[in-house]
Amino acid sequence: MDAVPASRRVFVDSPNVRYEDDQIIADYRYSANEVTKRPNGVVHVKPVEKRLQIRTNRKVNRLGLMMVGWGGNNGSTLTAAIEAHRQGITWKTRQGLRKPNWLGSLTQASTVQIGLDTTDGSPVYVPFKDLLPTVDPKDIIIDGWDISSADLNESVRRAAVLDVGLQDQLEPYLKFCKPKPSVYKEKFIALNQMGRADNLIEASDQKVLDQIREDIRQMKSKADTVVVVWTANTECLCPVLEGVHDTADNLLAAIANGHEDVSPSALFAVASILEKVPFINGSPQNTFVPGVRELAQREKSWIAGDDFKTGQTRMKSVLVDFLVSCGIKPVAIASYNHLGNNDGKNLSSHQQFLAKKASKTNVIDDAVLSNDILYEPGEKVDHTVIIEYLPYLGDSKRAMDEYTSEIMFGGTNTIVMHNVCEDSLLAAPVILDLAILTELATRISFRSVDVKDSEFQPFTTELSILSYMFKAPIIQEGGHVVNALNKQRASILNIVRACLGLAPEHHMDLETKIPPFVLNDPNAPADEHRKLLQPFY
Ligand SMILES: NC(=O)c1ccc[n+]([C@@H]2O[C@H](COP(=O)([O-])OP(=O)(O)OC[C@H]3O[C@@H](n4cnc5c(N)ncnc54)[C@H](O)[C@@H]3O)[C@@H](O)[C@H]2O)c1
Ligand SMILES: O=P([O-])([O-])O[C@@H]1[C@@H](O)[C@H](O)[C@@H](O)[C@H](O)[C@@H]1O
Repeated sequence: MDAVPASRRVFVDSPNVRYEDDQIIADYRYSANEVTKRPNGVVHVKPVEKRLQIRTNRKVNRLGLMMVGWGGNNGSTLTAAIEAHRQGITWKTRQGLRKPNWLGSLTQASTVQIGLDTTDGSPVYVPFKDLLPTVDPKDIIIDGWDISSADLNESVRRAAVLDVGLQDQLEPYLKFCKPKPSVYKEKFIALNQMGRADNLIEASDQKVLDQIREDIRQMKSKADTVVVVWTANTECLCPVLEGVHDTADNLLAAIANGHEDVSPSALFAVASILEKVPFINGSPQNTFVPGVRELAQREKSWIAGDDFKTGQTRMKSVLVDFLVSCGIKPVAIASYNHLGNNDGKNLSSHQQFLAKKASKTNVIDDAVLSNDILYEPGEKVDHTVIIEYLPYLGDSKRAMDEYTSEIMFGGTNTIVMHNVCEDSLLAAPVILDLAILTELATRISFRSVDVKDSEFQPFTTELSILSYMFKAPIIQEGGHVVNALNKQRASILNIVRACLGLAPEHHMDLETKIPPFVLNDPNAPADEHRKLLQPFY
């Protein structure tokens, strides 16, 4: 098995798929329903089918991941995890010998049901990463910026997330990783962060922008694809000012004139866009002001965000969707969490907390909107979100949630949850997935077969295929936000399946529900589709 590279372990034997040396071309029928709500109350549904060709470049690019806030808990934990895998480090704990793993990563630790086994009808699951060629985490080149000058060895020790036995073995590799200087503007992150700001580019915004672009260009000289991820502190929400943030040109002029209301995260976004490298916002602030979005569209550069979805909110985006899909009506949700890491310290400042509160609150909106039997137009769930900072707990995040729902005949159903986990050990695999899936997305393009001379087109500017990883996904204009985790997962998986000419996962399993002769032609030659595909391997 090991002799076969991961990207060649799944082979689709179909006239609709062509494996060429450098690309996979799939002929795909995209089925959708066009719906019109008629004034008489009738919902008119018209199934339509669009014929597409989907092209995936097979050559995986050498990926350079640049993190803003590299020396923070998330950035240092991810860097340490990649290095631990690269060096094959094992370490002892009270529980025994440990080795690195990627638990929590969709791309590295989850599987996909690909179909039913022809011999016994059992479901066959394959690792997600075996479907299409994707970057091996060990091959990622990492770099980044931080306002703190601590090297990554110091950062990992400061974060106190990983076992000391692992920290000690990583020291020879991490002590040479030094974050590049960054920009610090007092009005955007909490004042309590000032103490670590000793690694700064002390220059005008324009010069800062130029320096960030130069840093990205340096990474471009080593990597084919560069992805920039903001995993720095949560900024307060930025006022969207007319003449400053509203258009791409105004924003560029505001940077040139050193306008104080251009946030550090917007500077990083603009630099990435101008360098045409994807920029991902892992925090909740409104980095993507209209001017940034217009610039990204104009430059045909990708952006994605906002705010990694890792713990309490991820659970909420499953639970509320589940309740509402069952026809149960959530009416009051109280979410409280306390933690003691530097992120918690920053969020103990009210303005920064408000940004986080917004992204943690809106996550139930799509579920509520999906069911007008339960909710009147405009009706809201009573929903409160509180975060407290308890330094002693460090990176351990404690979340307590109470979901109260109405059930039949005036009954109520109250679910209480207590969730304890290391904040950064949840976030690191999510950042890894974002980097890997972004690189994959840059290699996928679509063309219409129905439209004459149509050319292959990449994903649009807002990479909403990545919504699974965000609390508050940004989407292209005219689209609709999906927060429900399982729908977001299905979206990624079904697009990947489409790249291989496979239908979406429908879970109908008719093979087990109707008489076998309805599906199987008794006269078909046996085992035709089970031939070994030697030339492929
Ligand atoms: N851990 C999670 O589960 C999770 C989930 C969702 C979102 N987030 C967000 O991810 C971000 C990082 O979380 P963390 O736990 O690593 O926080 P952290 O405080 O440990 O790390 C943030 C780092 O950013 C640096 N920084 C601040 N401003 C900067 C700037 N302008 N340029 C460069 N560096 C800067 C800080 O010095 C620090 O090292 C936070 O905004 C947090 O809200 C985390
Ligand atoms: O993903 P999640 O657990 O809902 O949200 C988390 C918050 O609860 C936590 O307080 C914060 O520090 C993290 O950055 C993250 O945003």
